[in-house]
Amino acid sequence: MQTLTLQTPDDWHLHLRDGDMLQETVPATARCFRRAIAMPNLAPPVRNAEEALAYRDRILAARPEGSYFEPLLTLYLTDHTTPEDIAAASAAGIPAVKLYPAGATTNSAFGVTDLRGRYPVLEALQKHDMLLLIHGEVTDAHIDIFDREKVFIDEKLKPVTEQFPDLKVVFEHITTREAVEFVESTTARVAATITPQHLMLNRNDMLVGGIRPHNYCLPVLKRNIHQQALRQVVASGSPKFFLGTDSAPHVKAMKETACGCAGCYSAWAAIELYAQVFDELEALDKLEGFASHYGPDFYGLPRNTGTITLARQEWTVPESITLADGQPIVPFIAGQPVQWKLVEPL
Ligand SMILES: NC(=O)N[C@@H](CC(=O)O)C(=O)O
Ligand SMILES: [Zn+2]
Ligand SMILES: [Zn+2]
Repeated sequence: MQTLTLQTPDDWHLHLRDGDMLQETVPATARCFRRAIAMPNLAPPVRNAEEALAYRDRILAARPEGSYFEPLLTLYLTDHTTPEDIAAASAAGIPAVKLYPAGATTNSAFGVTDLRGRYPVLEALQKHDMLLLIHGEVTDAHIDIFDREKVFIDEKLKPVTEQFPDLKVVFEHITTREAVEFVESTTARVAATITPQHLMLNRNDMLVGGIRPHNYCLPVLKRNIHQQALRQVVASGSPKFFLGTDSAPHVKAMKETACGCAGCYSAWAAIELYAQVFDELEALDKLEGFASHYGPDFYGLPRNTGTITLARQEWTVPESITLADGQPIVPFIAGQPVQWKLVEPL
């Protein structure tokens, strides 16, 4: 197969950031994704419907000429979120709320410290048919960082899914075999997103031959057996697993430093890298379901009309991208070849 035409895809997990950065991130995603779940971990976070709608307007203002890109907003669940906030968000058409355990990742200081204390809010989500999106890692100091996702499943996720059987939950950016097994074995109300970096890399790619800060993201890359479990499940075509890039830009100075930020900026190459992975797996026929069907089906939204086309054509990811203020960002897979190219964008 030399070209691949896909029904227009969506990105179900994306960091667009805010302010001038939107001029960079919105066009990068709008070139091939019609919709994207815009993560709310701004500083300060998006905490209510009013803030979400204002953020939506700022994103829309950064769309390239003629783009129909549609951001889907989320609220950041805090210890102070109320059922009334959820009712207002539902009325405003906001599809989902994001749970960050406090301290788990970038800008998660406002996150939840006591999940059980939030159960009335989860009750409200279930009632309004909104989704709960989860960064699934425990944050206890004594739990090894490579075990934080696995422990989260047993200690936090299982109890939530048992207590709220009708609540739709997306276990975001999964990284482990245990997460794959949990999602496969539980109810149809639980699905997961998978990033390009967790399909392409394992922890050796971050730590062997020198530390590679641009491959550092959270949840952190795991050992090879976990990478293989993720690859197998996307190749299987299971509708419980769909595309969420977790493209998460940080300027170069924040990545190449003594205490670097977590996140890979993949937006300019994401759909191409997924195509490369599915090609390696001899599962290109499964890419459209993963990228364009299973996400909207799970969210209860219509699938997109229109198409994009990729061709088997090698190109090289730039070493650096310069923001309007002159600051560089080193993109994911910088300077490396990619085997598929977007030839007919949106
Ligand atoms: N994935 C990351 O490593 N970073 C994300 C936050 C997140 O998705 O956890 C970010 O906002 O930078
Ligand atoms: Zn996260
Ligand atoms: Zn993320």
